[in-house]
Amino acid sequence: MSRSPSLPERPRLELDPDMTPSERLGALTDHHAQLVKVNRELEAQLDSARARREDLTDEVDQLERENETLKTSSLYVATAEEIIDDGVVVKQHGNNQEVLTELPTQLREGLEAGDRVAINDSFSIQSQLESETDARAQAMEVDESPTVTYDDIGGLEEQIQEVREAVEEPLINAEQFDEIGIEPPSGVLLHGPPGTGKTMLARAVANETDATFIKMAGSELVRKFIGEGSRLVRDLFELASEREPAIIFIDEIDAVAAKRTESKTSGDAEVQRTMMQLLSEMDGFEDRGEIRIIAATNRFDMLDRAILRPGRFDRLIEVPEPDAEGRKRILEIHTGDMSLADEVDFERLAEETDGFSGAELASLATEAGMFAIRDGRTDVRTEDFVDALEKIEEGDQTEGQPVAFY
Ligand SMILES: Nc1ncnc2c1ncn2[C@@H]1O[C@H](COP(=O)(O)OP(=O)(O)OP(=O)(O)O)[C@@H](O)[C@H]1O
Repeated sequence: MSRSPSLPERPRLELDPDMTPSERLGALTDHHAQLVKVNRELEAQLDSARARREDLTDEVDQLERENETLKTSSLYVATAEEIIDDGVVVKQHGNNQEVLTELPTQLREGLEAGDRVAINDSFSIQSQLESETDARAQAMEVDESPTVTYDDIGGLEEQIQEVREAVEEPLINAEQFDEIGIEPPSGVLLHGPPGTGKTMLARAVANETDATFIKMAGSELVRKFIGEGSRLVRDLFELASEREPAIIFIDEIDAVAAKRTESKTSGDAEVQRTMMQLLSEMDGFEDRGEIRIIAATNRFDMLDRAILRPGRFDRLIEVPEPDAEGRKRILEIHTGDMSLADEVDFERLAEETDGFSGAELASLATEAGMFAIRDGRTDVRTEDFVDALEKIEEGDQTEGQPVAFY
């Protein structure tokens, strides 16, 4: 970098009191001439500083443009194969080309062989990518030993019975199916309104069969893991076979298996690929051992019928909103650990909660407990349930409909 030129020395005016007037005039004229000279020098320096500033501004603009181009240009995905001192051998995905490139200082600590990186045209590493196992871990919930039991589920006796036949029996009694010579259902589809216990049913069957529960949400596959859907579906089945006995639970399957629409956007194509992968995993599924598949949806009407063909989700179980008897049972379950005043009448509460789902009844019980706490009591009374009911109905924007209770 060039150094800035030093400033000219400031001229000094030296006047002696013994000077004659003409000597004084001479000294002042000299001083004036020096000042004019210094002023000229300073102006010249200012001009060159201005010119330099213009050059630098142009340079900054140019660098900013280059930076922008670098940021917006596409990068390639590669895997760091081997790390050697300050270098790393990367293998580009797609063409498998291997190159030795420099390991950027900021990645010296964190990068390990096997990690994915983004590289530019000249193979220089631009960033480290989230590892595939992270995406897999994020997309799937794995519960080695779920604790929900059939007794924790209220009002779904028939559905429990059906799930036991379709999922539990083939897992614990496979020989029976062989002996009789029939194929157990391939996949079970639970359909019904939100919060009615579909996930609970799947967890409970995993618990009762000592199976690992592996959950994947269809909606996340298409929203959060765009472009990775079909790979994650493959991983899901692979993981299940590593962990068998296992229950695969695909929640909100409608997100990946909705009827084909007219639009042909790239998003649709991606969803389509994910569904095709799911279908091909299910079609090639027969001899996979102790793995059962359960899916759930709140939008049965939207499903592509292709997933309901024999060999795929061929056992449909409807999980409806609970009736009064079911609501009573669900309330009893969710208040099981609460200290209730004797007056609390579940029969009555069940009548007043027509249209409530299991999830809403669970939050009604919690809310009632909160009202008792707010009131400084240790027992939960009818009035707490009335307050909780009002609060929940207000939340539902059904205000104005008086809560007819006691
Ligand atoms: N039948 C039920 N018996 C007891 N509790 C229930 C029942 N249904 C729902 N619940 C309560 O509601 C919560 C949510 O239920 P769950 O996740 O099983 O519903 P879901 O049908 O899978 O809902 P979604 O379709 O929204 O995923 C449960 O954790 C439980 O507390």
